[in-house]
Amino acid sequence: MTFHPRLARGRTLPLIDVSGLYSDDPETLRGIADQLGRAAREIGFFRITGHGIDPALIEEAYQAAAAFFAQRETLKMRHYIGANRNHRGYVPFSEKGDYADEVNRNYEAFDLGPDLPWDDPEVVAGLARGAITLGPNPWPALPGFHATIARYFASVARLGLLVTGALERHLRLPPGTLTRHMTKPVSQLRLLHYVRATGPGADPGAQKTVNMGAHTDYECLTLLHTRNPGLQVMTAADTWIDVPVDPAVYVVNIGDMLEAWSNGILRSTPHRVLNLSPERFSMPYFVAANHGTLIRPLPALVPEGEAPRYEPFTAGAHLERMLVRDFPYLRRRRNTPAGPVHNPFETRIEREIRP
Ligand SMILES: NC(=[NH2+])NCCC[C@H](N)C(=O)O
Ligand SMILES: O=C(O)CCC(=O)C(=O)O
Ligand SMILES: [Fe+2]
Repeated sequence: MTFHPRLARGRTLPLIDVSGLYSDDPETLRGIADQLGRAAREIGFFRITGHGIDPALIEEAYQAAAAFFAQRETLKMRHYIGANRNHRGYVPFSEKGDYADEVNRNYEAFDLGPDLPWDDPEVVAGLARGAITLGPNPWPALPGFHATIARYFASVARLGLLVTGALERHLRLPPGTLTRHMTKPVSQLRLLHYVRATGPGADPGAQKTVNMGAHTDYECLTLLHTRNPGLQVMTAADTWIDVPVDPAVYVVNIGDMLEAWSNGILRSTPHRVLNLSPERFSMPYFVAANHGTLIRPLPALVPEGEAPRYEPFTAGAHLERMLVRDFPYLRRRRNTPAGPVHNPFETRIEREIRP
């Protein structure tokens, strides 16, 4: 939300080797934590190597995603996200959110979360509060899909906790200050498949049109793997820079929950996806807090004598409010009138892109 003039000079994203996160040497951990923390404060977007996720598993996950998306629409629609009670499953091309800048939007997705049974106590408690993001995943019957994606989910979730732990360390918070609120989080894995639209009105030659519109991520942080170009990050000067593609790295960005929790020290940075390749696959994993976790600026991070810079909110309420913007089926289900849903973390987007 604040303007950091020093960011305007940055043209590339930091690349940080995090292999030491798997060590328990305090010196090593401190070094990495401070590199991650600096990047998270200054730009809110960075890239990591040495992340410990098996490249063969990443490859298998892409193959499982590609096999799912290659099916006929009627088969995919058996897992339609809008047919499930807990916002999991297939997101068809037609399920378009409210983004005026998506001039050439064309993507489908498969959304998953922690696979908890309906009778899990946290799920039961969440449902009593009206949660729509808790419960089991609808697993397609494709051979290997469940096993591979569940394994990928577990690896990336572990990395998410390690990176969050490092940011705690950087912020000089006692260990567990954030991660103890991530035991049954409303985290999500999205398998994304973008296709550059062709045909009348689709402007097939215009490679720089926007496919996924500018937004911030709603959670604490995002661990994104992609193999195709198109992702762009908004700099502090409100210009866009390209995120380079390297299958050996994860792209990490801070989201709304962590911006508020850190009282604005870490920054939830706007980004978008252009139509640069005919087809594009990516897999963001959104690291969230538990559904009922109250996010409010941690007192230790609010300067003496100053008021906290954010209003408190629960993780589940913020996420679900934004999902209502992104998913027409939820608007229909909840009888939410059409019209823009305001995200207080997107003021720069509202000023620059959707004024
Ligand atoms: N869980 C998230 N952080 N999602 C980001 C939203 C991205 C995208 N605009 C959408 O409509 O799906
Ligand atoms: O596909 C990408 O590279 C980014 C996706 C993204 O920003 C999102 O799903 O929130
Ligand atoms: Fe995003």
